[in-house]
Amino acid sequence: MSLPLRVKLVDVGPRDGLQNEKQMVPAAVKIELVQRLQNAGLKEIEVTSFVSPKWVPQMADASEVMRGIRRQSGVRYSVLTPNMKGFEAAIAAPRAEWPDEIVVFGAASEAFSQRNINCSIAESIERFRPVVEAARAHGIDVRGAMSCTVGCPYEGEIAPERVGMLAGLMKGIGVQRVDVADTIGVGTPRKVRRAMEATLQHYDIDHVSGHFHDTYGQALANTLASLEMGVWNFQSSVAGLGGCPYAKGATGNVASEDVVYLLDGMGIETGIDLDKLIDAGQFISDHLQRKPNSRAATAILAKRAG
Ligand SMILES: CC(C)(COP(=O)([O-])OP(=O)([O-])OC[C@H]1O[C@@H](n2cnc3c(N)ncnc32)[C@H](O)[C@@H]1OP(=O)([O-])[O-])[C@@H](O)C(=O)NCCC(=O)NCCSC(=O)C[C@@](C)(O)CC(=O)[O-]
Repeated sequence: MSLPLRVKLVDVGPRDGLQNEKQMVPAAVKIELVQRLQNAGLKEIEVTSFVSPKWVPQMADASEVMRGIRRQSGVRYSVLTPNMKGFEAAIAAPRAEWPDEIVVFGAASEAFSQRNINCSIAESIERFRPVVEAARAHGIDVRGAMSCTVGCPYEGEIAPERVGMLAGLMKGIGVQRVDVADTIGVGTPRKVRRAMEATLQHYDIDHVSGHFHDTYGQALANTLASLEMGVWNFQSSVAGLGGCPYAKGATGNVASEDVVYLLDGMGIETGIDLDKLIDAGQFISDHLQRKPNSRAATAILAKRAG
């Protein structure tokens, strides 16, 4: 398989990146981050999640953030909705404030499903079914995030067959595309390839994306392995923000800046301006009073400083 000529990157920083932050990030800062990401050329941004504020307090301002973002034409905005309550909250606003896409999120691990969304895998699919139907009926696209596709913090290694089973269940309820997520960043290229292959039994290559956390420093290798399979949709987080509240010790997603540096260097088109992306990462890192967790950003910022 030849490498894709272009890649679509979804920046999940405002959602996956910030959901685990201890300090509450004001809605205005989240809105400004979305603005800076779209100014940098991101065409898809995962903005927030409509989940229980008791479970994830950082996302309690989901409606305010969706109301506040200044939409640009050609940019798609997605939000997580684990159940009908979340979906109804996401569309309680005027149509102009609806998400373009909602994300239902399941897991290939039973234990993670219980800890993350308080139900079994089978129950999660039954909860998602009406959400998917309602979203499609409202003209909203549906993505399915599949967590723990190579490893689980509670169950250890996850067999590809379980990933295939989850992908089949997602397909069965009408989920249009899925993310193969290495939630705790334990994957290495062969394992990630097997999880991708299991998913590709149910979805075509255009509807599968890679979502890699960088806990063990393998995310770029896993990105390259997926590119070599023809995968051209990826998720990443500006400044390498993030971690999942129900996956202790897991670090953030691979930094968007590092992925863009990799793709630029390989001549693969993203439409993203790396300098502006680094500025967006610097903006949120300044707010959080830490340095961007991106090797490329660190190197380029050092060069800029002379
Ligand atoms: C799914 C639930 C809600 C089930 O939680 P539950 O307790 O089983 O839900 P419930 O239906 O029994 O309701 C309990 C309470 O929550 C409320 N509630 C119920 N639903 C909602 C909602 N949508 N929005 C707001 N409130 C809600 C509901 O109204 C009720 O309130 P109370 O009567 O006690 O005051 C809960 O487990 C939850 O919110 N979990 C969130 C987990 C989460 O956001 N995790 C992080 C995202 S996943 C992730 O990061 C992985 C990913 C996607 O990035 C990919 C990867 O890397 O793996």
